Amino acid sequence: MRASLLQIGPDGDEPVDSLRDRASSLVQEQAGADLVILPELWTTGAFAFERFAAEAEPLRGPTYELMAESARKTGVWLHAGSIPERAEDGTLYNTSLVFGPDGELAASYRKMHRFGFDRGEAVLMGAGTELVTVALPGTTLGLATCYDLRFPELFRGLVDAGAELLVVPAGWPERRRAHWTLLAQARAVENQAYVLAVGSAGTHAGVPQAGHSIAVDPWGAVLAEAGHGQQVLTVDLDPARVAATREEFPALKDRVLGR
Ligand SMILES: O=C(O)CCC(=O)C(=O)O
Repeated sequence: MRASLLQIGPDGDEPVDSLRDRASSLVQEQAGADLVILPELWTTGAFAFERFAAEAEPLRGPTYELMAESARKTGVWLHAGSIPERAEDGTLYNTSLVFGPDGELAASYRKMHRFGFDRGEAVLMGAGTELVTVALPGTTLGLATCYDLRFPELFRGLVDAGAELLVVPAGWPERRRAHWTLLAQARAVENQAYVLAVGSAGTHAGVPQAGHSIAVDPWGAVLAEAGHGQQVLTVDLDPARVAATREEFPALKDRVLGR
């Protein structure tokens, strides 16, 4: 299974339409991949708080339409990262969209853990409440977003729901890059699952982004890691390695709590 991690980000005050076109072109360059993944809030930047309300869209808005078409034209599973979603009651959510190769929406996930403590996303957006997994041929994705990476119980819940490939679009800051890499590996090791964590490029609202998208195998080995700028990271995964790792080293069966 081939995955392409598209590490992009807004370039200065780049208009959203230009970003959408850039993302769509990059997706369409990935023909031949099975799964393509974009970062968190790539239409605004994860720290451009004032843009969340201005650029918020309904679930089936312009980003949805273009990404659905991009998935269909390219014939890939597309995790289109997340958008600032405006729900019917006006609440904003940080919502990930996953499309099948037919361009149909396979799943959406509203980020559960909002970042910022008493500011930013934590006060501007609502919290998701649903664990979301997506069945692909040969594997099951578990969806999480950025700050969620710090909450191992979410990932264990996804694994209990059948996830074997944990996908984490993010807008993680450079300042805490060491945590990003460490936590991506930790989530892979403890859950004996693949982790594909896709960071953003550039500087958003004055916050330099870590980039450093990373692919980790179920044993915790780093398969590939990006640098800082816009980059496509392509990795080949063997979904059968998840079951093999869990069988060879059956630590998940030794759980005492939470079963
Ligand atoms: O947890 C962190 O250090 C970064 C989280 C973050 O930037 C986010 O969730 O948007």
